[in-house]
Order: sequence, then C-alpha cells, then structure tokens
Amino acid sequence: MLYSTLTPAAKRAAFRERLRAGGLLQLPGAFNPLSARLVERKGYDGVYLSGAVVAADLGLPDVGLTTLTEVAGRAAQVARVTDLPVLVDADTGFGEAMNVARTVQTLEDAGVAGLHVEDQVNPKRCGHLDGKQVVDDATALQRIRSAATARRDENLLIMARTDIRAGAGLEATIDRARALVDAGADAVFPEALRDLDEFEAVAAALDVPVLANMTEFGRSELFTAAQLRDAGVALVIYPVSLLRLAMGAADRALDDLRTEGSLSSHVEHMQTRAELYDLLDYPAYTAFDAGVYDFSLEEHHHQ
Ligand SMILES: C[C@](O)(C(=O)O)[C@H](CC(=O)O)C(=O)O
Ligand SMILES: [Mg+2]
Repeated sequence: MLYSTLTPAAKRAAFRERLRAGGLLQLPGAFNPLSARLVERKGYDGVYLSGAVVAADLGLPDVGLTTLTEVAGRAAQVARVTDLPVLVDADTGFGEAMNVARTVQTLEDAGVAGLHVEDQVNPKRCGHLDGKQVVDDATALQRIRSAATARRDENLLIMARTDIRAGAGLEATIDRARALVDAGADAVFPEALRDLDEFEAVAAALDVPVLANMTEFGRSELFTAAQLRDAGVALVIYPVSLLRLAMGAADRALDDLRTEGSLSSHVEHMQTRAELYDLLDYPAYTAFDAGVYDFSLEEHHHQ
C-alpha cells in the first residue's frame, strides 16, 4: 500500500546480487508510476526510466531539453511505488563532471538503483538517429569518474553509455568501454550496435555487465531474450515500448470514437476497473480505513 516496501539501499543491494548471479535481466520502460507497478506485477527484473519517455511525456523531443529536476522527480515517483530496482537514463549527466556528481546524488536521493551517463556532446540526441557526436576520451572518463566518486551508496549502479559506435565503429566502442570501466563504471551500455555479434564482442571484452537497448524503430534488430542471453548480455531495456503501445492504442481508439460515436469496440482491450484497482492495491486502503469507499467486484463485474 502507498509505496514500495523496500528501502532504496535494499533495492540496490538486491539488484547487485541479481547481476552477480548472472543471466539476463529484463527491464521494460515504465511511462509512469502506474505502469511501473504493472511491470513489477508481471514479474520483470527491474524498471527502466527512459529519458526519451520523460521528454515525450512532457510533449518534448529527446534533445536534451529536460532538466535534472524533472527527471529526478519522475524517478522518485516511479521508485516509490515499486520494489523493483529502477534504472534511470541520466542522459549526459546534465552537464560536465561537477554537474554529473550532483546528478548522481540527486538521483540517489530519488531512490533509484542505477543510472547511466552517456558520452554524447551536450545537447544530446536519441542514440538511434544520425548526426550524433561524442565527447573526447578525457571528458567521457571524467564524467564517469565523477559519477562513481559522488555516490554515497556503493551499491548505486553507475553505468557508462557510449554512443561512439555510430561514428567510430566496434573497435572504438570496445576501447572506450574498457576505459570507462577503468574510470569506475559498474556496467556498460553500448548504444546502437548493429548485430548480435557486436553485442557478443562487447560482452566478451568486458568484465562488467553489458546492457542491450531493444528500442523499436532504431538501429538494432529486436533480438529475443534468449539470443541476448546467449550473446552474454546481462541487461536488456525496452525503453519506449510501453509508451508506444499505449499511445498506439489511444490513437486508434480516438479515431474510432469519432467514427463510431462510442468506445464500445475498444472496451475488451481496456484494463478493467477491477484490474486497475487491483494494481493500485485498493483493497488495502479499504482495510486500512473503513471510511474508504468499498469497491465490490461482483457489483461492477461487467464494467
Ligand atoms: C534509451 C534511450 O536513451 C531512452 O531515452 O529511452 C533512447 C531510446 C529511443 O529513443 O528509442 C535512445 O537514445 O536509444
Ligand atoms: Mg535517452
């Protein structure tokens, strides 16, 4: 009821433990706190909070317009309602080394289990579009060293994302990833790799967990969990997928409401009132306070 039953420290420790145990952890991207609860309910290993989704949610493109305050606020709302570890997209860290340190502490205070900082120049772009630029080695390493030094909970996972693949190729990706790990990264997110062999090569070259980004309409093919696991990938995110699904459904329904005059034909695809209340743990509120209006599943069976 109300929020997560675990402290941020406990979630971080559990996340580290899961990563040590091996296997592939799947983290769908939540587009709000409620969808994070659904991700947890369905038995996933963690919740991803995408920068692209935080931006889109505000009606903005993912071009570095969102602020640390906005991302941290959303991260806190999401982390508060789930026992799962939340991995948050910290873009470029919202500045250079000193800003990155503040970003890390702010997101740590928001209760997340991990975050990634990327090596794109400010302002950043979506990692799957053309025309991205990355910073030089020194700047990229400074960001990560600063992030690793700034955390107060040693279990907060600092992940380094590198966008160097698109411009400089696979070898450069591996070189930079190794350097980022030496600088203190606990995990690596190689953005926009082309095929499974590339994931395998990066995973084999590093001693830390590697993340695969299975974003739709991007550069990487949508590999299955089994394929990624076999390639040695430790974490996979589906960052924008739930938002795309929800918006796709909303788009079609709004068209049909216009033409059909009602949403009757969509009701079978909707989350029901009972399902929503169950996800919200409504009965626990009623039990806590007899004054809370009681919702009866029987009476509302067909709604
Ligand atoms: C992972 C990502 O950074 C995000 O913000 O979710 C994006 C996803 C996307 O735009 O599809 C990315 O740069 O890959
Ligand atoms: Mg992003």
